[in-house]
Amino acid sequence: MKDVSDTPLLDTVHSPADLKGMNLDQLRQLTDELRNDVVRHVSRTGGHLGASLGVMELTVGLHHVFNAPDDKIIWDVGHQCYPHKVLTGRRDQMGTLRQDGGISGFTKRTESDYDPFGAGHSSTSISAGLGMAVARDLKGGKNHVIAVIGDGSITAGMAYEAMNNAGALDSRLIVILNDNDMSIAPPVGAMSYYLSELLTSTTLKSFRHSAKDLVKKLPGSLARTVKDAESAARKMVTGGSNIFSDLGFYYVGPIDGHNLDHVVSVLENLRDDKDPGPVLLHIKTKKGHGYAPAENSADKYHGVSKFDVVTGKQQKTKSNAPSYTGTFAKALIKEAETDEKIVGITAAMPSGTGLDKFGERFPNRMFDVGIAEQHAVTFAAGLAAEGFKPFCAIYSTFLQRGYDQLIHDAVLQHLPVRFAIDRAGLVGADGPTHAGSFDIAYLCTLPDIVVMAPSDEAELMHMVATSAQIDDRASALRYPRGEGVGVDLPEKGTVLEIGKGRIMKEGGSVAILSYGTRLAEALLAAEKLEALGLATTVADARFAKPIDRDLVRNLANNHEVLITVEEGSAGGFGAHVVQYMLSEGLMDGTLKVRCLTMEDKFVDHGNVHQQYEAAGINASGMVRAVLKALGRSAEDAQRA
Ligand SMILES: Cc1ncc(C[n+]2csc(CCOP(=O)(O)OP(=O)(O)O)c2C)c(N)n1
Ligand SMILES: CC(=O)[C@@H](O)[C@H](O)COP(=O)(O)O
Ligand SMILES: [Mg+2]
Repeated sequence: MKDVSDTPLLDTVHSPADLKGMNLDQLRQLTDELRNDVVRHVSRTGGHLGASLGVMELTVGLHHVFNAPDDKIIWDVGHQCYPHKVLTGRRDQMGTLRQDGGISGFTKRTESDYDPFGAGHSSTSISAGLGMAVARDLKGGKNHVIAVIGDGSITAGMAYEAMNNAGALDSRLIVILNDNDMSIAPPVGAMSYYLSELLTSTTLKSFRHSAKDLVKKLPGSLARTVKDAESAARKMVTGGSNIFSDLGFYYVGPIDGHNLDHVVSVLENLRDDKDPGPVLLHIKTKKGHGYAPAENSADKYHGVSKFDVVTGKQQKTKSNAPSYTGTFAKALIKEAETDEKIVGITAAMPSGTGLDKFGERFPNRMFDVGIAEQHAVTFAAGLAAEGFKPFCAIYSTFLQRGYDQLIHDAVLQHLPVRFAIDRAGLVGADGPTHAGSFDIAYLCTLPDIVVMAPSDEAELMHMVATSAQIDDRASALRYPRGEGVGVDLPEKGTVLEIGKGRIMKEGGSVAILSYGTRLAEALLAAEKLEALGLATTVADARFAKPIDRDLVRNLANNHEVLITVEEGSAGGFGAHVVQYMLSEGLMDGTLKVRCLTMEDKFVDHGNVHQQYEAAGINASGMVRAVLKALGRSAEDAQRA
């Protein structure tokens, strides 16, 4: 980090209006202070640091030149918005970043007028920006709309759908491509090569004039019509046409995104240029810029836990239990050693899904398709159609993007794509955009799919082995973020009987039927209930589809209370159990049934254990539910 002058300019900034009168020297000082400030804050909270460090100059430039919140600045993904938050009145709250009751790690409409569009998932900014630009035109407004999108995020199909639309409209939209040659991992795919080529084939430019101004300097013969002039200008600033200009964008760049003078002067030109139609400014930046530990790390400090500012050393999590992600990778590698048809697919999350490990072992059988979940699913379906065994490892929340592909291309055609759904359940600090809340519900409604969830890491290994053997239809297994329970792991998973759960302990009065990793909490709840005189059966459902009908019938017929519990939204496992029981008349008698699921709301960022506590899907929540169902006293419930 750089030393900055003794008088902190940042202390004088309460809103972007305070940047307006600053000269370039002051803006440079402010940028250095901002960088230090963000590093200090994130060192205490953890969060997405690398991307924010890379857009310090851009953020200062944007807020100096444009007039937010009237001008709309949309940050794609939103993980690079920390300096934007500091400059837009949220500096005092940075200590609460991503924590319970604090500010979000992403942009959020309800948090600030300066966040015109919320994000968390990638590649939405151009579409949202175009919508806002068209809305402005329909309303006769004059404000600017600026979408900032990264080189990773621009690999997604949605970005091209938006550019295809924008390029055919006259709406003025400024897209800034923040090209740092990084996604979370190094970027992949032809677009990444293309952007590198574009950078190496042209020199970085310092535009004092817009392309239009440059045209004015051209000989009359070159600037025959406005269209000719524009296209000539484009060629001058890019050294030829490129994919963006061919799509109808006025391409400007590439410029050095860390040279504040250049950033400011180009942004001023874009602000003052009144031509209709979309513009794309290509800036070259470095992820992690200006903080050595970030610059020198492999992931450029994409996401960090709390760390020491001087050394950059990050705090470790305390548990020694393997993570579910790590166990999944281990299990898949084990299966793939004896089954050459197994291939792994990730949509730009190799380390997050553990497929980086699989790729190290089987480089030719691992495919990182970029931020392209829809394509990942249909690509997997194609592989399955040709007899391969694709494991499509995608976070629950990102698989939402590929839902139609999952139904139409995989499940409907009985193509045996294996969905390994990571980050299933609540995720803590990333909040509602990243919580894996809905996959049980959205999968169990589909015919002819096997849906399962392990209760611990060993079960996860068995389910990977089971999935590998399901050749006649699609299957899915889900597991949460973080460490497992620490059970002994087998060398290799054992194939499970499809649709069969297991009784973990027999009781008599209360039954808890758990789906997924809440099982440990269910066993804890059983101990507490037994201390209150209620003999409790605990069962591990293993499968949400097909459900174990014999098991459900047994639990329903032999207990007074039946509780289902899952780490997912309403409409999932419990709903299917109840529907089955209703259809069989198992609820016609005195049995009391309760389904414990996540609450019917988007759960804000915070501590994951508190999130589970608030949702009542931990041991004490289960005990409370049982006592309430039995009409036991408030004191009993309290004691639980
Ligand atoms: C739909 C979706 N898939 C995956 C992710 C996970 N993700 C978050 S940031 C990121 C990389 C983004 O790269 P880029 O846009 O270049 O931004 P940078 O971090 O380099 O600034 C990925 C894959 C996501 N947020 N949304
Ligand atoms: C911004 C983004 O989408 C990812 O960086 C995500 O936050 C990763 O989550 P995990 O930390 O659970 O891998
Ligand atoms: Mg990038």
